[in-house]
Amino acid sequence: MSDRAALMDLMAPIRGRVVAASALQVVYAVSALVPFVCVAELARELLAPGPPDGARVWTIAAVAIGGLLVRFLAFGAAGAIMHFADADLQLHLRRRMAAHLARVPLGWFTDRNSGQVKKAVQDDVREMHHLVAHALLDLLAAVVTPLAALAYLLTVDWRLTLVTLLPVPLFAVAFAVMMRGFGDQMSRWAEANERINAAVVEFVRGIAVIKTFGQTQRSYRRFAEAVDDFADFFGAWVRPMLRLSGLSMALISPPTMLLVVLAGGALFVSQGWLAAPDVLPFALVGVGLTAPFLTLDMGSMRLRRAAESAGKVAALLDSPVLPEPEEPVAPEGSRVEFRGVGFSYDGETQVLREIDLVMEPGMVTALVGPSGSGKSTLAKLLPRFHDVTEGAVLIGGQDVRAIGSDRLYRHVGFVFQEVQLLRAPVAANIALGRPGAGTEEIERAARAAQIHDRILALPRGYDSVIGEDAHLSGGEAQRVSIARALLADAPILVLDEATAFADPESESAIQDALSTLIAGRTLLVIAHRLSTITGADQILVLDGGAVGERGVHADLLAQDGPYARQWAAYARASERDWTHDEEVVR
Ligand SMILES: Nc1ncnc2c1ncn2[C@@H]1O[C@H](COP(=O)(O)OP(=O)(O)OP(=O)(O)O)[C@@H](O)[C@H]1O
Repeated sequence: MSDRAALMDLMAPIRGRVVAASALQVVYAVSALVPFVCVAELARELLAPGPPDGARVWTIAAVAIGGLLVRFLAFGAAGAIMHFADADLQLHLRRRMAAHLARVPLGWFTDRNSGQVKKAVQDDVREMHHLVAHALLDLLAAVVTPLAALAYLLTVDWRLTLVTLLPVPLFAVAFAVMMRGFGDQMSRWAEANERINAAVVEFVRGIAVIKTFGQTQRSYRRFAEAVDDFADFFGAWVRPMLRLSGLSMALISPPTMLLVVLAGGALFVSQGWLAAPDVLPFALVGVGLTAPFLTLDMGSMRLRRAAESAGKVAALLDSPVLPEPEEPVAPEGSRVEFRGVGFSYDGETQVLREIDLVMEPGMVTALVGPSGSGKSTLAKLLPRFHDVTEGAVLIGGQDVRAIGSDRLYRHVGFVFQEVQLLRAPVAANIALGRPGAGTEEIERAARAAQIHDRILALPRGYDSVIGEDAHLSGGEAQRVSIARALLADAPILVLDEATAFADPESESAIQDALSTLIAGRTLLVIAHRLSTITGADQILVLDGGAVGERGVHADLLAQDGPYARQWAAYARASERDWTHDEEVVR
C-alpha cells in the first residue's frame, strides 16, 4: 500500500467529519473574499457616473457584514470539527496500535522494533495530527480563496484578469529552473548530513577511548572536515538557488502584482477599454491571486511528511500477529518436548534444524555451543517468542500454539538477558508475575531473590518508582526480574544464565537468587557456569543450529569431541577469572 493510500485508510474513521469540515472551510475561504469584493463593488457604485443607487449600497453593506459573520462562524466550526476529529483519530490509532502490539510475537520486540514503536506511537501520530488539524484546512483555503477571486475578476473584465495573471508563467519558469536536479541534490544533501552524523556519533561514543589514546585532535578533525564539506556543498547549491528563489518570489509578491494591475489598468483606461473604477477590484482582490504559490509549497511538504508517517503507522499495524487458538487447550503436566523443530527468522536462513528434545518435569537441560549457534533462539521458542517454522514444541502433550497465551505464561516463566522493568512501583513490577499478589507474597519473593533489603533502602521502599526514585544497577534489576519469576511460580523456567555475569558486585547474590528460583522446576538454561553445566541432567551442544552432541557431562567429556574441547576452554577461562579475582581481593 502506498503511503498516501495508507493515510486515506487510517483516516477512514473520521472521513465524514473531514468532508464536513472541508465544506465549511470552502465556505470560509469564499466568504473571506466577500468584504474585499464588497468594498470594490461599493467603490464602483459610488464612483460610477450619476447618483448612486441607495438600495444597492445598503445591500452591499449588508452582504459585507453577513460575509464577515459567515466567515468567522465557518472558520470556527471547521476548526472545531477537525480538532475533535483529530483527537478521536489519535485515540483510535493509539488504541489500535496497543491492541495490535498485544498480539505480535514477543520476539518481535527487538531494539529496532521497540524504537519503531516509540516513533510510530509518538512522532508519527503527532505528524498526522498536524495534517488533520491544520495543514489540510490551510491548504484548502489557500486554493479556494484565489480561485473564487479569479472567478469574480473574470466577471469584472476577463482581459484585465489575464493581464493580472502575467507574472504566473514567469514564476513557473523560474521555479522549474530552480528545481532542476533537485532530487539529486537532495540525496547529496542527505549523504553529506549522514557523514556529519556519523562523525559526531564516532566522536561522542568513542570519547573515552579517543581521549585515552590522545586521538582527540584526529577525531575532531574528521568531524570538522565533514562539516566543512557540508558547508561547501550547501553553499554551492543554495547560493544560485537563493537568487532564483528570490527572483521567483519577487515576481508573484503583492507589490509586483499591484504594479502589473496598475500598469495594465492604466493602459486599459487610457485606451477606453475599461472604466477607471473597474480597475479597483483588481487592485483589491487581484493582488492576492498568487498567494497560494507561497503556501502550497509548505502545505504539500507537510502532506508528504504526514503520508510518510501514515505509512509507518500502517506498517506497524500490518506486522504479523501471533495467532491465538480459538479454543485453547490445557497442558497436562509440564513435560516439554521439541519435536523435529526447525526455525528461520527470515524464511531463508535456517537458524535451527531438526531439534528433538524431551525435558521431563524437574529436569535441568543445559544449552551450550558457540556464539550464534542458536541457543537463545531455541530457548525462546518455548515461551513462544516466535513460532516454529517446522515441527512443534509441546508442553504437557499440547502444542504451545494451541495453549492460550495466558495459560502458557502460567506454565513457562523466563529470565533473559534484557531485563524489562516498567516505569512503575517496584512492588508492581514484581507483581506482574502474578497480578493480585499480596504485599506479603511480593516481599517473600523479593527476599528469596536477595533484593528485599535493597528495596527497603530505596526512598519509598516498595512504592519507589523504577526510573524515578528507584535507580537500580543491572544486577539489582535482574534480581527484581528473578523475584517476578519466583512470584509467577511457573513450573517450567527458561533462563539465560549470562544474566549472572552482568554485574560482578552482585554476582553471588544473583547466583543465590537463581538457585532458589530453579529449585524443583523444569529448567531450560543457556548455561555459562561450570556448576550448572556439570550438574545438568542433559546437555545439548548446539552447532550451527543443529544438535551436535548430547548427554551428561561425564559422557560428553569421555567422547572427546567438540564439547570436551569447549569444556577445556571454559575451564581455562574460569580458572583465569578466579585467579584474577583473587588478585583483586588481595
Ligand atoms: N531477531 C533476529 N532476527 C534475525 N536473525 C536473528 C535474530 N536473532 C538472532 N538471529 C540470528 O540467528 C542465529 C542464532 O542466534 P542466537 O542468538 O540464537 O545464537 P546464540 O547461540 O544464542 O548466540 P549467543 O551465545 O551469542 O547469544 C544467529 O546467526 C543470529 O544472527
